[in-house]
Formats: sequence, C-alpha cells, structure tokens
Amino acid sequence: MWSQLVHKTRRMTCFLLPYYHNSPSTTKLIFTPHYSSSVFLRPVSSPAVRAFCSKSGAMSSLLSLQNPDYVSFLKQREAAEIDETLMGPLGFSVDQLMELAGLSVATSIAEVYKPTEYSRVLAICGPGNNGGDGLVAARHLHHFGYKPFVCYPKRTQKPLYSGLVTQLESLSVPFLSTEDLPLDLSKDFDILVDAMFGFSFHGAPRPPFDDLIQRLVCLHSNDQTHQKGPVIVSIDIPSGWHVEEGDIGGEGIKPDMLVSLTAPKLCAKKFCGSHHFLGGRFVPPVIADKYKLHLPPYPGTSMCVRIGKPPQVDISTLRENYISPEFLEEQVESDPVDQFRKWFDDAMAADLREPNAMALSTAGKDGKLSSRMVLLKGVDKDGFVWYTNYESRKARELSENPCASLLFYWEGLNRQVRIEGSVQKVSDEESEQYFHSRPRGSQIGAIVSKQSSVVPGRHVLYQQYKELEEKFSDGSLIPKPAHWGGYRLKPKLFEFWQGQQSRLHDRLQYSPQEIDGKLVWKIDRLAP
Ligand SMILES: NC(=O)C1=CN([C@@H]2O[C@H](COP(=O)(O)OP(=O)(O)OC[C@H]3O[C@@H](n4cnc5c(N)ncnc54)[C@H](OP(=O)(O)O)[C@@H]3O)[C@@H](O)[C@H]2O)[C@@H](O)CC1
Ligand SMILES: Cc1cc2nc3c(=O)[nH]c(=O)nc-3n(C[C@H](O)[C@H](O)[C@H](O)COP(=O)(O)O)c2cc1C
Ligand SMILES: Cc1ncc(COP(=O)(O)O)c(C=O)c1O
Ligand SMILES: [K+]
Repeated sequence: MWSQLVHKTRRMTCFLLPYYHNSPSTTKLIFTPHYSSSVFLRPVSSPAVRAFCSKSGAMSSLLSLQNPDYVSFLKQREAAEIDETLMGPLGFSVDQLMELAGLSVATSIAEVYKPTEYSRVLAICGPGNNGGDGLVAARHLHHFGYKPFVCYPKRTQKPLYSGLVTQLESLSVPFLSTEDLPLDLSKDFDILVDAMFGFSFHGAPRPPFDDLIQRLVCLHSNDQTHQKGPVIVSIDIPSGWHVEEGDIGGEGIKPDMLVSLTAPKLCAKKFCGSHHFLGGRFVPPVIADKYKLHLPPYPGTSMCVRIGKPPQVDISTLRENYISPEFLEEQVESDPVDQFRKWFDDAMAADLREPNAMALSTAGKDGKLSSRMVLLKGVDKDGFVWYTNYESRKARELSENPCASLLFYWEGLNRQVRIEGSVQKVSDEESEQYFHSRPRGSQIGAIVSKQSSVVPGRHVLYQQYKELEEKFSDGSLIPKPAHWGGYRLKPKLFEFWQGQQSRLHDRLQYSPQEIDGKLVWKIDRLAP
C-alpha cells in the first residue's frame, strides 16, 4: 500500500505554454516549456533569493534571464495607444485593468518583501490611473497581511476613485495628508509604493508631488549612512522620470523595485534596482502582435513575473534558523523503519516535491566515493529499494563494495534521515514487475540509455528512442533489458535529524544491538 503510494509520480509534469513571438515578418506561436511550480513552505533568507525562488516559478524567471532581449520596451505614445485600444475596441473597462494592475503590484511586492519583515506600507497615489493602481494595490496588500497607509493628496472625483477610497476606508486603512506625513519617511514605513505618475507624466513634477518625490530621493542619502531604510516600489514608471529617457538629471528617485504594467516603458531600461517585475496579465495576442511585444510567460496562475536579472547574493550570508517542534527520545518509534515511515508520511502530508528522492553514496574498491540522487521505490523491514542500470557507475561500485548510504532531506520540514547498510540486487521478478509499471517512455529510455557511458550527442539517444517508440507503437510489451533492475539496502544504521534554533538540532541514531540473543535497536542522541 505504502509502496504503491510512492510509485505514483507526483508533480513531474512538464507542460507547454504557448506565447506569441513576433519577428518583423512573421508571427508564430512558440511553445515554451514550463514546469509546474513547486511549493516552498518556508521563505528563504534573503529577499533576493526569496523572490527568485518563490512559488511562482523559478523556471520562467530562468527563461526570461537567458535572453536579455527577451522583453520589449514601449514608447510613451505606444503605451497610451495600447491603453486606448484595450479600453476601446477590445472591450475592457478601466476598472478591470486597474484591478488587475493593482493586484499585480501587490503580488510582486509579496513575492519579494514578506509581511513578517516589511509590514508598514505607504502608498503615495497621484491624480491619474497610476494613483488608482496604488489604491488597488493597497487594498490587496491589506488582505495579504500588510499594514497599508495611503497618501492621496489630489483626489479625482470619479466614481471609480471614490469607490476605491471607500473600499480602503471600510478596511480602516488610514489616509494621511501630506502634512500628516513625517518629513523623514525612513522610520515609519518599510515599503513606499510610488503610485504618483505613470506613462502620462510630462514636464517637471508640480506640487505637492515635487516635495513627495524629493522625500523619496532623500532616502538614498540616508542609505549611505548604512541605515536600513524603507524600500521604494515604483508602479510602471519611477515618478518624476521621463517616460522614455529615464532619470535624466540623475537626481530622481531610485526605486528598489519596479513593476512594469502591460510591457515595460523605455525608461525601464535605465532601472538599476534589484527587482524588475512585469504585471498586467491581460494582454491579448492581437496587442502583442501589433506592437511586436516579446513578453515572458507568466508562471502558473501568477499575476506577475520577474524580468531582468535577480540581484547578486553573497552566498556566505545564506542561512536558515530552523524552528521545529522538539524531537525527543520518548516520542520515537522503537523500530527505525516505523519511524522512517512516520516521517515519510509527514513529508507526503506536507506536499513536498519528490519526498522519495534520496542521495545514494557508494565507493568502489579504490575507496573513492560518489553520490547521486535516486528515487526510493519501496521500503519494508527488508530494506530500501531503488531501480537503476546494472552497468552504471553506481552498479560497478556496488559490485566492488556493497556498502552504501542513503540520505533524505525534507527541506520543508527541517528534517534529514541518514541510512547506512549493505546492498543486494532485488529478484528478477521484482524488477520485471516494477519495470512494466513505469510509463512506456521511461521503459524505452531505460533500453536506450547505457547509463554512465559517454554519448556523442543528445541526437543519438533521441534517434534510438524514436526508433523504439515506433517499434513499440502497437502497444506490445517492452522487454526489460537484462541490465536494468533494483537494489535493496538492508539498513544497519539510521539517524533522524530535526533542525532546531541556534544549530542545537536533535539527532537520534539507531544502531543494532544484540540483547539476550535478540536484535534490538539502540537509540542514542548525538551532539548536533
Ligand atoms: N493598459 C495599461 O497600460 C494600463 C495602465 N494603467 C496605469 O495607468 C497609468 C497611466 O495612467 P494615466 O494615463 O491616467 O496617467 P498617469 O501617469 O497616472 O497620471 C496622469 C495625471 O498626472 C498629471 N500629471 C502629468 N504630469 C504631471 C506633472 N509634471 N506634475 C503634476 N501632475 C502631472 C496629469 O495631469 P495633467 O498634466 O494632464 O493636467 C494627470 O492628472 C499607467 O502608467 C499605469 O500605471 C493601469 O491602471 C491599467 C492598465
Ligand atoms: C531526483 C532524481 C531522481 C533520480 N532517480 C534515479 C533513479 O531512481 N534511478 C537512476 O538510475 N537514476 C536516477 N537519477 C539519475 C541519477 O542521479 C544519476 O544521474 C544516474 O543514475 C547515473 O548515476 P551513476 O553514473 O553514478 O551511476 C535521478 C536523478 C534525480 C535528480
Ligand atoms: C535515469 C533514471 N532512472 C530511473 C529513475 C526512476 O524513475 P521512475 O519513477 O521512472 O522509475 C529516474 C528518475 O529520475 C532516472 O532519472
Ligand atoms: K509611479
């Protein structure tokens, strides 16, 4: 029953997302591989890494980073034209677009700046639609667990805007006048949302926005004194910047994050902050087509996607402080295989990706070690089973030295399990049975791959694969190659590790002992 459970292939889906790619002469539909996003249960330490790896798909971020010309930039006139087309012939209302734009901004912020660290948000909203985006974003941020404040000094008397204000008031989001705002914004807020001006900005900022922009500029000078100040998130255009030329005098605001909407405007090429996101997941193909837009695909159901390079991180600063329930001797099973199953069930329940992936370490007769990942395919009192090629490097090493170790790491649960023991091949019948339970593609793959040998190129494998696929296209039985089968590790030592704060982890080791001629497992606590 349990081994059937692990047989199920979980979330290994690679599906194809169409997006429109245009060259001057043609418009063709390109299929981009996109991998279903994995769930990271704990935030990783730095905002940069967090953003890169967050739930909404490191894979599509990778796609957009591989090619710097991947994204198109719009002129001011084009941005206005697209706006008109969307809200004219394409049937959108301004309310709809603003809602989606504001939601994109809020989700982009939430991907990088977690509310546990950055709770106090000030949205400074201007008189136009950019200001409207700011009001919508503030509402979503409230629902995401932030504490937003709004400064909205030049209100527009249209029902859309008064409705947005009423919605925020009903959530008790405080509205602050420019007089209420502290001159130095660095102490009272963690995030400043710059929603003053978007693509219709022209000339020099007029009061009261000139002063508000200046207060954002001042924050950089504070920065030089190495104080941790609030981060600035600009919506669509860093306010005060020329929509196409950018920060002409070099004295404008320097946002940490820019959320471009629909497509980035030309000024975004000059953006030097750490986080450039794209939002506004509503562009129909006809617009992408007409303006020859290259836009990255949005991952999964996300409202935003990172564009541009993620910030460089200092690897030495990456660390987690593990916070877990205590793992005590009194709680554990006397049999380590039972304890393993308990933890495996927890890993399944936590919806971790491939909880049955384990590192297998082997050493040949020369004593040189090697490790690789394999998938656990069954466990019982007899041992831990995986399948592989009997002519691979690991197989050679196991034939020379049958000792091996297994390692599971369940990141989302702060747990690792080490298992050591001796290895034997499983019976031929067992291998046969498992082989035929695999997807036919993987069965053919096992025939094609002379695992661990040198191949002249991918095309060779692909060619052989195609031939065999054709040969077995009638659905006939694909014979298991003699060189493919399972191994079973009979455990002689276990260690269960539960991460704890300040590196004072729990480590319980099980080793076999003979008492009165009976084999029992002795449990020892090891120092972390
Ligand atoms: N499809 C899309 O792309 C979508 C776009 N959306 C959003 O709309 C944004 C564009 O909105 P928008 O056209 O209302 O213009 P925006 O820049 O917010 O402000 C114009 C106001 O500012 C004023 N103003 C101008 N210059 C000034 C100055 N120097 N100093 C002072 N004031 C100045 C100007 O007054 P005026 O000069 O006309 O008297 C007017 O009142 C866009 O960037 C995006 O955020 C999303 O909501 C939905 C989808
Ligand atoms: C998550 C994961 C699971 C894997 N599972 C298996 C497996 O079950 N069997 C296998 O032969 N290779 C598996 N591989 C590939 C191995 O890591 C390795 O590349 C291959 O077995 C060749 O190893 P060797 O040259 O050391 O023998 C897996 C790789 C990953 C990343
Ligand atoms: C080469 C190879 N063999 C076998 C496996 C085990 O996979 P399956 O679940 O198809 O047996 C894997 C998994 O990644 C693999 O890469
Ligand atoms: K702005």
